[in-house]
Amino acid sequence: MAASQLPTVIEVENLDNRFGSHVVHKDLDLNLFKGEILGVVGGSGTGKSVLLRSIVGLHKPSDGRIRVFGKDLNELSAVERSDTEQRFGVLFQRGALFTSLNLLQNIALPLIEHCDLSRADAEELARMKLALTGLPADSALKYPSELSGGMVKRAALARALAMDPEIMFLDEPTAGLDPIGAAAFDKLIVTLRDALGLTVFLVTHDLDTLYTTCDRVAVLSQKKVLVADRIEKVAATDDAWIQEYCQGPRGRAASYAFRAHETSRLRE
Ligand SMILES: Nc1ncnc2c1ncn2[C@@H]1O[C@H](COP(=O)(O)OP(=O)(O)OP(=O)(O)O)[C@@H](O)[C@H]1O
Repeated sequence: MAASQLPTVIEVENLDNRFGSHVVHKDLDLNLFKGEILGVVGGSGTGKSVLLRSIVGLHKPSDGRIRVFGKDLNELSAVERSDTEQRFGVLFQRGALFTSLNLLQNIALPLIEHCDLSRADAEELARMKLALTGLPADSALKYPSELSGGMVKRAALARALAMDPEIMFLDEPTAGLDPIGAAAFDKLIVTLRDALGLTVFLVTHDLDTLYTTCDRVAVLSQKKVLVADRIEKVAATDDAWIQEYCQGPRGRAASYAFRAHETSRLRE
């Protein structure tokens, strides 16, 4: 089914974001559809993180409207806002696990804080989340400093999943991972989306991720979303940044690898 035929879970309309005289977004529109993985790309400083932060309520936009699950964020009471935010899982660029807590304690923390669970119940659930993200059971008692970069990302993802979110926001989740680790993480995101019915808003620079993982790709350029469509359509868009990004050596390699993979999959 085309993404646009699915229910809309987030609608961003005429969004403006300014910092002093620096205009980051002007009349930005974007929809996120239930169950899709939307990749958000754009040059450095085009406002991908500011957009993510505006939607999850960490940044108050200068103007415009953001509707989440059909409700305007500006019109929510504090309680409604908190309820809405609990339907979000967020994985920030730097993972942000507490270094003084082991993985189990890190993942159990939001459950103890927000769900009033006993420590034993929260840790039981935390073990399940760890397993969901492909981490071995014996990693539960390890501290973040004892883990590889890929494992830290998975643990941070497990924590973001702790409260069974409906929408997962990921800010450059594969940054800093080697290509094999990045590909495995991409696969995990698709598996979790399929298994849990998640909707995913994924900020990335990784062209392989766009081809292998995203149902649609939104390009931020000229202070707005220039295009939001399937990657093949985006790559054909007549825009200097998009052409340089998608048709440069890395973009061509990602497109070629994807097409080769699809061809062999269809032959099987
Ligand atoms: N709190 C803030 N105060 C002032 N300027 C800010 C603030 N947050 C973001 N900006 C500016 O807004 C612009 C967009 O920032 P943002 O981090 O969203 O970019 P980005 O597209 O995510 O970039 P990158 O790909 O490099 O991570 C940047 O110029 C940044 O300096």
